[in-house]
Amino acid sequence: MKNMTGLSIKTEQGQLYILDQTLLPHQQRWLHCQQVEQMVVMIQQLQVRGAPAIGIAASLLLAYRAGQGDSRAQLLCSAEVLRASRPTAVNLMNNLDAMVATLQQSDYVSAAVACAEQLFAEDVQLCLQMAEHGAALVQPGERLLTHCNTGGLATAGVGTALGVVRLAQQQGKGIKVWVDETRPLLQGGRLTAWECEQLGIPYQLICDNMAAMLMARGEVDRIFVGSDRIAANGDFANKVGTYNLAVLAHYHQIPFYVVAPHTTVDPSCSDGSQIPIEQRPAAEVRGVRGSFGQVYWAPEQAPVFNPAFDVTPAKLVTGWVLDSGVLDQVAVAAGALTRLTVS
Ligand SMILES: CSC[C@@H](O)[C@@H](O)C(=O)COP(=O)(O)O
Repeated sequence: MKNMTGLSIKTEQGQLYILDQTLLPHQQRWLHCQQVEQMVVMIQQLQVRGAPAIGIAASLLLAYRAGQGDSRAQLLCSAEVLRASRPTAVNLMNNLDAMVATLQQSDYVSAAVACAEQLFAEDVQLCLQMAEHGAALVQPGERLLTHCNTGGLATAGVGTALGVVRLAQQQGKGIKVWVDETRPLLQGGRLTAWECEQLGIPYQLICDNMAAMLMARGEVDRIFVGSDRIAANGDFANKVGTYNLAVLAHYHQIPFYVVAPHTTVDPSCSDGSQIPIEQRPAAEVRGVRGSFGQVYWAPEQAPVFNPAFDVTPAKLVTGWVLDSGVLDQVAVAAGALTRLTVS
């Protein structure tokens, strides 16, 4: 396996390393990953997270296992174990499908390695293309708003929605971005804020429940979010709280865009009701887990509802920013998402 370096995933001398995102922004620790069970835990605990990133990490691990001499049967079984690690992001399933296809070849070890390397390289390229299309929508001086973390940490490249923000900033448009902290696991407050600092992007952190007030005051010009799965009709799943933003944006007539590569589109889901939504542990809502251990602010046994994602209906979306370009409501209603050509 050749050396590849992303913000949160890297390979060096044939070994796979994952930046532990649960420790950010305070600690940068790379975890050496060699076993399938280890990768499953890393994905479930969100040490590696973000739709494209989990697909790429799982594929690289499978390629590594192939190189370690695992049999075809073992690799097929491992692919299924990895596939079951998180249910919502279809990138994971798509990447594993591509890896499983390589196992049909006679020289499946080199085919698996080449495929995983290609998935990494492809994601870098797709991120650049989305950034170009999305940044073209941004006008000078705009105040953008984003949710969760959709940057380099969540992909192999510059990111999806945050990649757009990053390019708009690099183009000298003088933007700023409101960063939703993103309860319950604070991907905005911990990860997007950290990436903005690293990149010199002007940002201000807000609690999720402050977005409405900012919109009412006319302080949000445009919203960019990512996605874990886009259905054929344009409904899409993203980090819980995205739907709130879409409803607010509609009421305040603020353009609302979803930014995702074609690898996030799932034509087999006819609409958002078909997208499986991950339910997560109650402890995440009862309190917070930090380097200091678990702190509860709710009663320790409080009954909890904790979906990781929600579904935003297509009718609330201004545009779908893909690697191939920006689709509008008319194109999506005419089935454009089911006919995507890979750019
Ligand atoms: C490029 S990131 C798109 C999505 O994966 C992102 O917005 C998101 O919701 C991530 O959720 P997470 O639970 O942190 O993996």
